[in-house]
Amino acid sequence: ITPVKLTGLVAATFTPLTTEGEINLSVIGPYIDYLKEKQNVKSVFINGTTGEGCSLTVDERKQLAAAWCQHGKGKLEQVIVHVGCMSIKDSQELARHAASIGADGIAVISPSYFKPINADALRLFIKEVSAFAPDLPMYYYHIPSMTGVALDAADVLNGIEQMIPSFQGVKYTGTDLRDLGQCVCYSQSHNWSVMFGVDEQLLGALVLGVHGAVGSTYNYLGRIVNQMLAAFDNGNHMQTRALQVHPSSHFACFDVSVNKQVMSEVSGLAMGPPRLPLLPCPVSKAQAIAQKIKDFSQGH
Ligand SMILES: CC(=O)N[C@@H]([C@@H](O)[C@H](O)[C@H](O)CO)[C@@H](O)CC(=O)C(=O)O
Repeated sequence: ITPVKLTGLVAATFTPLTTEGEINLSVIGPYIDYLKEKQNVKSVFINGTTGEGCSLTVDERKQLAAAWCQHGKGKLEQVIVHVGCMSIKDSQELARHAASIGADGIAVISPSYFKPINADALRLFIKEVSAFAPDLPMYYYHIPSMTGVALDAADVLNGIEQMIPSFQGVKYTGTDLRDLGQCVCYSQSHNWSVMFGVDEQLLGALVLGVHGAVGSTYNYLGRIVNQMLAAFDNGNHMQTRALQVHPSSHFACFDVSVNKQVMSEVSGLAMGPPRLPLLPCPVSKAQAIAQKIKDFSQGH
């Protein structure tokens, strides 16, 4: 089966928790409706950085993935499940589980405690995870700011198609535009997707030819950024710049705990607190940011 190419805006979703800190699956149905109806965002990337995936247990991650796939059926275009863990065994188990629940793809970060010493080691790791879900599109999730693994993503991609037939691209959360450009170039000949993950710099990545974006701010700025993508496609550079620079410089660039509270304030959905070691963000701080987002959104 030829996989459907991942393009456009993908929300890197938050993981709703109760005030007691347990996963709150009851929010996922309304969350999907909110993304579709209010933000025009039709695909999700779950259990990633924004979703605090590495702070969740394997069992919690499975429950979340199952809920997203079940509620997303017929509503979402793609549910991509992040399966990266410190232990390859856990990642393999999550990959196999993602395949069993009908996910549309999986992604992995590099392990970050024991780090791969070179691109060969990382390719091997990705291959051995992919082997547990051989029919699912696999994406390499490049995020050196979090993993500390600063290998060029283009080196990781080089030759990977010979090892992993299901490989479909990279989610690039980095600011090295030279490396990003190499990834786009290499991906073209394989029809892979390069999805950008630094929301406040998306315009630079669009110019280099990325196929879409995965990010946290599309949870609440998706409608605006969709306008930006349309303006870019129409060659309207003035509008594209205004839609990138204004919202990004005012609202973006904050960490997951602030982001999560902002999402609760803007959407009205109860995302709950982050999990330790992240600390909850003061509500007044999130409300002030949410107000700016609402004011800007009303004018567009
Ligand atoms: C480091 C980080 O969390 N980056 C975010 C961005 O969306 C980021 O929140 C945004 O650019 C604001 O700085 C995403 O790349 C992460 C992401 O897609 C994920 O949750 O997996």
